[in-house]
Amino acid sequence: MSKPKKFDRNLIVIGAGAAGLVSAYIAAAVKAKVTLIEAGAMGGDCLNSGCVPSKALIKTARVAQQVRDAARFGVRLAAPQIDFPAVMAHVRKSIADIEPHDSVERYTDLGVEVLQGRAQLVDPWTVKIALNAGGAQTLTARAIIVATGAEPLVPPLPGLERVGYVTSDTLWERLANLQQVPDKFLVLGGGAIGCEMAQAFARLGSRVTLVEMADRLLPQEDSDVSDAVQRALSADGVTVLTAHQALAFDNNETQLTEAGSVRLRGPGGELELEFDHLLLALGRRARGSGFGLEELGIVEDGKLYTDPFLRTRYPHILAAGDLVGPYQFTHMASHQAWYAAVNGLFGDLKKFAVDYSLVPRAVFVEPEVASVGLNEQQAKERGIPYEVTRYGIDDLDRAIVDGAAQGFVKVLTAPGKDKILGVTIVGENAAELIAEFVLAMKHRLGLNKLLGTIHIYPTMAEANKYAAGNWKRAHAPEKLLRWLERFHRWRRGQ
Ligand SMILES: Cc1cc2nc3c(=O)[nH]c(=O)nc-3n(C[C@H](O)[C@H](O)[C@H](O)COP(=O)(O)OP(=O)(O)OC[C@H]3O[C@@H](n4cnc5c(N)ncnc54)[C@H](O)[C@@H]3O)c2cc1C
Ligand SMILES: NC(=O)c1ccc[n+]([C@@H]2O[C@H](COP(=O)([O-])OP(=O)(O)OC[C@H]3O[C@@H](n4cnc5c(N)ncnc54)[C@H](O)[C@@H]3O)[C@@H](O)[C@H]2O)c1
Repeated sequence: MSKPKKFDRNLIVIGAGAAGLVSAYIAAAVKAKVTLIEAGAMGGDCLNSGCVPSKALIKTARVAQQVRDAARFGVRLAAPQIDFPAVMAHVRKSIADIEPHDSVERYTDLGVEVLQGRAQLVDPWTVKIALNAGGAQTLTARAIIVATGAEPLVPPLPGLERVGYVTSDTLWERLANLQQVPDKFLVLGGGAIGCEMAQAFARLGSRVTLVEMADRLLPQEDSDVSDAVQRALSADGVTVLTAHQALAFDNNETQLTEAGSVRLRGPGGELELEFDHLLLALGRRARGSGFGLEELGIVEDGKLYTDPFLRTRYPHILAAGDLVGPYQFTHMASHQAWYAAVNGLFGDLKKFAVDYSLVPRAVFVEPEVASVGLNEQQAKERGIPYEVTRYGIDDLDRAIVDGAAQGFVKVLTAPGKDKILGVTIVGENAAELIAEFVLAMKHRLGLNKLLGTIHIYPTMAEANKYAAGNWKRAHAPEKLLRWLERFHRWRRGQ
């Protein structure tokens, strides 16, 4: 089909998760005529089955842990009792309270037309929407942003279809029907979801086993981070099996059951584990099939190609968020959305390549893990020379009084310079603490500048300054100090 002479819309956005919502918001803000199409719940993965429910559950688990720990602070409490339906009510209420931020009403007020239905690209400029309420609508647009997210990876493991596993997409539905916290809970995958959920369920009272194929948890992080997280999870009662591979599942039943067993192979040989519930947390892959992308050659062999401007093989069809990757975070989806919206609406005049140079990330286990820029393993892989400065949070006054004296701040700098290449923080509120380094790196402020700012005493944020202080001490101007020593001796008349 040839390009139409006139279009119904400046922009059509498919998918109302973080990437789609922000794209539509930006388009409306610059007065474009924009339609946002969502087949499921507004807010997508983050609000409905990702960040929000998981962080709500993690909060409850932390409260339970604080009750267990209370005696340490001189407060005697009975062991926490988990009212699981009430826990899930807290999860649902968190979603409900945040829902208005992403609602049809809010976006309509912002000037976005929202259509609830399933979008299908019928040609490069035309989208057909099978409306949830019935009927269909067809619209043409000058630009289209595809922001359809990702879905959990389910590997073809023998017997998996016989056990009623859940993924992060279906976990919440399963939990909503439980009266008690799951007993034997098996989590496959020791990445972000696996670690966060394993610790949360252990703290809620489940007997959790976490199985990771790699030889350590969170294999994207440095090994000292993996070690700290494994220690924390083990201390909370999680059985961590790294370097273990799932071979096959079984349930000894003729029909599908939630409970079952898995045969694993690890360094010590094969072992069998039973579970009541199985969570697969093995990564998420782009949701790019079934709505016209393959037919248009935008997705080939399951892969979606985008250029640095987020344009597909059709420059007016762009993609953003988890569908594109490589970083599957809500803040990355919003970051890419700006580029997709601006390049989609104005790309023929001026276009911008996505800046991936500074992507902060966090894993919300306790102690939290947060990082930005390079870590040691990335610096080594890329052959980038670096120096490491560490500050141990066990030494920090605020952490000591709060009973949170664990973790570290690790800063990578260019050799001999205070230029920050990357930072990893393990510790309470690490995801908040990292923000200072994100700002510093973005605006090219080195450790000397960071050291020159006043940090409130006693705060966790002082850890950042002490890390800078450690760097300064290690790079003290020895010659000048020797000269000063002689100067002071001379001033004493000796
Ligand atoms: C358990 C869990 C915890 C997480 N925790 C965090 C966290 O703490 N911090 C963080 O930054 N990230 C977290 N994430 C990741 C985060 O949720 C995602 O990166 C983010 O939601 C991606 O947004 P998106 O807009 O790309 O996709 P999505 O939110 O998946 O949105 C895509 C939308 O497109 C819709 N759609 C798909 N196909 C069509 C179609 N043909 N027509 C119409 N609509 C369609 C879908 O229904 C969906 O609503 C977590 C993820 C999970 C699973
Ligand atoms: N705090 C956050 O920002 C946050 C929280 C949760 C999820 N997320 C996002 O969601 C995405 C998906 O999370 P995830 O934890 O599913 O994926 P992930 O890629 O982070 O981790 C998957 C883990 O599973 C392991 N694995 C793969 N196949 C395996 C197998 N057969 N047996 C055992 N282990 C196996 C991998 O080695 C990896 O460590 C992540 O990319 C992340 O960006 C972010």
